[in-house]
Amino acid sequence: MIYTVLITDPISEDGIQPLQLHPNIDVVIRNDLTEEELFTIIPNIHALLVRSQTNITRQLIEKANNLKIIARAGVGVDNIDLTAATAHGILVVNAPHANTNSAAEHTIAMLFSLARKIPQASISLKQREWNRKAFIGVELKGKTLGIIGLGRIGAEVAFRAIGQRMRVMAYDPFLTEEKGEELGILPASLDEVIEQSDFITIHTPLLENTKHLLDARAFQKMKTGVHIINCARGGIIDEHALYHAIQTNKVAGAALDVFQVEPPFHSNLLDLPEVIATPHLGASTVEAQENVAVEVSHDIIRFFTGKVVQNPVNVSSVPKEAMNQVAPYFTLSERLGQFLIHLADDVVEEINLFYSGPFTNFEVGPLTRNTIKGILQRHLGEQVNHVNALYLADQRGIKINENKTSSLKGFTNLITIEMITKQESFRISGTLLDGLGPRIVELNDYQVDIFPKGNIVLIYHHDLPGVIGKVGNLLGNYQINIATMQVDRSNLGGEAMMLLTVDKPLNVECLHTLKSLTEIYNVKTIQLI
Ligand SMILES: NC(=O)C1=CN([C@@H]2O[C@H](COP(=O)(O)OP(=O)(O)OC[C@H]3O[C@@H](n4cnc5c(N)ncnc54)[C@H](O)[C@@H]3O)[C@@H](O)[C@H]2O)C=CC1
Ligand SMILES: O=C(O)C(=O)COP(=O)(O)O
Repeated sequence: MIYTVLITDPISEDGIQPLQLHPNIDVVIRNDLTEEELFTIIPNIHALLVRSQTNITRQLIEKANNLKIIARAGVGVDNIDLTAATAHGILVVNAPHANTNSAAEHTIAMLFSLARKIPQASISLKQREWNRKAFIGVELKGKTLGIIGLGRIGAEVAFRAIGQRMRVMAYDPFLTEEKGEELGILPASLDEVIEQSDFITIHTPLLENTKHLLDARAFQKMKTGVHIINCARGGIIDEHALYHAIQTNKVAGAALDVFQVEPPFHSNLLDLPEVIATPHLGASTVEAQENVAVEVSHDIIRFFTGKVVQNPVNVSSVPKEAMNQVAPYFTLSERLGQFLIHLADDVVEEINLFYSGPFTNFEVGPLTRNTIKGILQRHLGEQVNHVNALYLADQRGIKINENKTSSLKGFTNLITIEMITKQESFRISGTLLDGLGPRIVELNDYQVDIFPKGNIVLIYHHDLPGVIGKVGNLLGNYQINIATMQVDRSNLGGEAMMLLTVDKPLNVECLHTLKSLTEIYNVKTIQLI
């Protein structure tokens, strides 16, 4: 059988040599295709090799009758509809490590360019101007660099910035004190990074909870004269808010490699002299392009020759027999993890899993991996899967303990997850009810009964008359319908908890108003898809 690999983005010719040389692979390079042409050609393609420019939509996947594997020659898979690919049984692989160095170097290049206004000065001189006064810069030495997202690229940037004698602080939900110490940086909260930095650089993926992470409120809290760098993804910064912050001199300059819409020809940010910009060049070096192309080429070959791929994004590698036993508990275990991570305000250090009931007789490893996947995915995105969940947790210093117990508390099966963060601990228990599906039955010391899906609001409040009415009225004012409500309390007049399921998510203003009610001391919103 000959497999056709279609390459639709510019790629290193040297890097795809392994594919070109393979006797069963036919490589078609077409980075000039219109969307229409791509739709025409896709039914005959077995593998698609892309970078960030090709949008792999559900509609395209639905047409791709023979497509078995999509290879992303890079990190971010936000241009691929992963749900549709998974639903159609198409494997997605990427090259998560191969362009880290290039992206980090580009960030450092942006840092220097911003500090010394090199692009602006170069343009000016080429226009035959000799304007030395206009381009007075600032030194990096002694300044604070705030890194948001200390993963592969963030850590490399930190390492280099320390070499420039900068003070480096970072916020990452999985950054421990020990890791900070090891890297020579200061672990901090998001607000501390935002408020104390002279330069802020972003290195998170674009996820539901990182969209507009830097918005008008965040810019308001920053030091006047701060510099912003984004070499991660457009959309993490609210571009309108950034424009306004530059216009009002809050932000002295911004270096942008990525944009909400690419190419950003209609963005007014490009009109500002304080903004320097590159056309998504973070990974565009000879070395990175060769590395990513080699890495995904080998995974495509591994896949077509029946070997295990190295960088799966959406695959489940649970053995069939174990799968049959644990499959009914899959949704429950993942949702418990997803729920818990929404409660954590600081770094997760330990996760303890307790299995009771039928689990004594079978391998619960796949369920543990599923829970950890649910926990990590909130901040690491779709890169987390069953294969790498424990590895990624271990890399972040999270201890995981699996236990089998006999404490069923009246249920026929019970999974309890305990998550210990630096300052708090949380416990959640769930069960699978025969014919009714998964239920959360305990949250910390409160008894509940909730189907773990949709929009959930968790309110910690004082046990006082009128609180329920106030909450109901407030949500009603924002046209938010309450589907279910449960209330439990530790003791009469003491601490109490209200758990609501609502028909749509609370907007920022509604959440803010809810939190400001005097009887309420904490609110968490949880979205389980
Ligand atoms: N401009 C370019 O050409 C390139 C851009 N990238 C982008 O850079 C980004 C980072 O890539 P990697 O470092 O390889 O990923 P990574 O997965 O190693 O690191 C991302 C880090 O962000 C953290 N994070 C998630 N949500 C957060 C939040 N709300 N606040 C703070 N931290 C949060 C995660 O815990 C993780 O440690 C990705 O979006 C990737 O697509 C990557 C390569 C090239
Ligand atoms: O790897 C990534 O996430 C990147 O953003 C690089 O994108 P590119 O492959 O250069 O289109």
